[in-house]
Amino acid sequence: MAKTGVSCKIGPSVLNADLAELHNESQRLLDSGADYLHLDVMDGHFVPNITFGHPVVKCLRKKIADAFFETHMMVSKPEQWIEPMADAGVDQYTFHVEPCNDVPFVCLKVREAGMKVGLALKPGTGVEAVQQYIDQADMILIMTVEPGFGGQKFMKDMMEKVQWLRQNYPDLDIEVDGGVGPTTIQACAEAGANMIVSGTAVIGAEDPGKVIATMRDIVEGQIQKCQLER
Ligand SMILES: O=C(CO)[C@H](O)[C@H](O)COP(=O)(O)O
Repeated sequence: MAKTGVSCKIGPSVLNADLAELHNESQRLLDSGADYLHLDVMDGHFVPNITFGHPVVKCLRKKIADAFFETHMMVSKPEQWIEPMADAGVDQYTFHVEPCNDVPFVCLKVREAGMKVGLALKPGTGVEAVQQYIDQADMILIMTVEPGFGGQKFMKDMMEKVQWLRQNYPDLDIEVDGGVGPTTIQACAEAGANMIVSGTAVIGAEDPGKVIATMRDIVEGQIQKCQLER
């Protein structure tokens, strides 16, 4: 990993949780040491799956007042859901650049609505697609599976993108999402990811706290190593 000033944050994805128990499952993850919740919003168009939208997020916010909510917007029209998500109490609006006709405009609107901006890339999209917008974003999400479903195999070749971003943007928040867990976290940490989304590996664990702590140790260790070299 190149020198960096960022910190490690672990954000479990509730995608494969029992969604009928969304509040309890989310609270369990936060009590297990999660730094934020990664909420996967799918519209059945941009990806071949449907999860939940702003009404559900709003209900969850009423139950959980103080946690940081990131919505990962796997939707065809990211501009359509900015206001409803802000109203639902979302802290960070992460949207895909692929279906977006005017990325700077959407970034501006997200910020005006009071949320942080995340820009997401599918596995087939190169970093050049976001390079010109990085100064308008708080975070870049590198997908390490094809978006749409949890429980898929981690794509290690995506680490080239993470590495390139970290080398060129030492203080940028870089998130990885898809197939991330104790067996793949080392590769993410070495490449320079500091925001870690993990679904199945955390949700399915007997002790989610232990999985979160293991991943945190590895990422923090790598960040410290790089800061010492700085
Ligand atoms: O965005 C996603 C899928 O589109 C999920 O956040 C991601 O796949 C997390 O689940 P897992 O860790 O099980 O892969």
